[in-house]
Amino acid sequence: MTAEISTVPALPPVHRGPFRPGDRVQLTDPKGRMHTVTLEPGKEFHTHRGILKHDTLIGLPDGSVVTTAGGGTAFLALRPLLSDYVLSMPRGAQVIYPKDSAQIVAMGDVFPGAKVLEAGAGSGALSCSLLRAVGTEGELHSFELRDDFAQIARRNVEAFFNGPHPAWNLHVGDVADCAETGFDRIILDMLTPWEMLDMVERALVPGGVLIGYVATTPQLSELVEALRERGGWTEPRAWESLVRDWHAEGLAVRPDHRMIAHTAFLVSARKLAPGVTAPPRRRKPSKGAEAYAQRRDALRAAAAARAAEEPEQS
Ligand SMILES: C[S@@+](CC[C@H](N)C(=O)[O-])C[C@H]1O[C@@H](n2cnc3c(N)ncnc32)[C@H](O)[C@@H]1O
Repeated sequence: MTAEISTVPALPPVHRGPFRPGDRVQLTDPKGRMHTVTLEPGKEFHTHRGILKHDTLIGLPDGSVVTTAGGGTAFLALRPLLSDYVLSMPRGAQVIYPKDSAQIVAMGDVFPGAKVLEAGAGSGALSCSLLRAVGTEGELHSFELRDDFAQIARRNVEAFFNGPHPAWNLHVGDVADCAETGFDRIILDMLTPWEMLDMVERALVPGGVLIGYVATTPQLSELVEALRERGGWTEPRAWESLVRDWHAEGLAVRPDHRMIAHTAFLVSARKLAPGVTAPPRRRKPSKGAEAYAQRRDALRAAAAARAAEEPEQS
């Protein structure tokens, strides 16, 4: 059983124009420290560098510089970008980083008006990117097993869009029970996406794209092999994205010393038309793949034999 908890129609999301009450504004001090405030008439932002009245910001264009009363310190005021927002918003589950959301939207070809399924919603980070991509004409169904995480996701998404998004349907429950069909794209960010393939095959349209987001190589391998074993899918693609910032100051132009080295791997495949089960393979399976399949089958058989021998737990 699943429960739908957010389908309220809403005003179109607004992320432009002069600052309005209810907007989130990122204030950056001269040392580069950031503070985020939600504008409320009559309210004040207090720092040891002085006081800033929210009314001073309301009506100003995005990208203004404001000075505190008393301290005389200048703050740069900007609306947070989605990539700033997801990294600073409250979290339940670990979020999908912006570099990976960008890959999912681009390589998953999530288009305006698309009908998309995602699980789990977690903290709602990917939901924000998917809603941006499908727009108000699209449909995003986000499933989350845990009610507490679903509530965090709802709060985060609604805070980002300044209210409920008309394309969003948040369901508390197991995505395996999803009864909706006709999805153009399905994105699974969960421990065992290969266990959802019966539902995915029912719910995805022919030609539709499945993307799995998995943190470890055994998960990557399990998903790729499960798709191959079932047939009815294009040859799965597996990849990761590494983003390295650069320090550029005068002649000191070099990669930054630090980067986020690993987040997760992406696996994608497209569903074939009904009855098409064996797509032409690009290449013969390698000896390594055969050895892997034999080892996996042996491990599964051993696990099944152990389970059969174990006494029933009361
Ligand atoms: C890593 S988090 C997802 C983070 C999310 N993509 C984001 O960007 O904020 C994985 C979530 O999947 C949920 N989950 C795991 N199995 C699920 C299932 N079968 N159905 C729905 N949600 C599931 C977990 O409760 C967890 O919150």
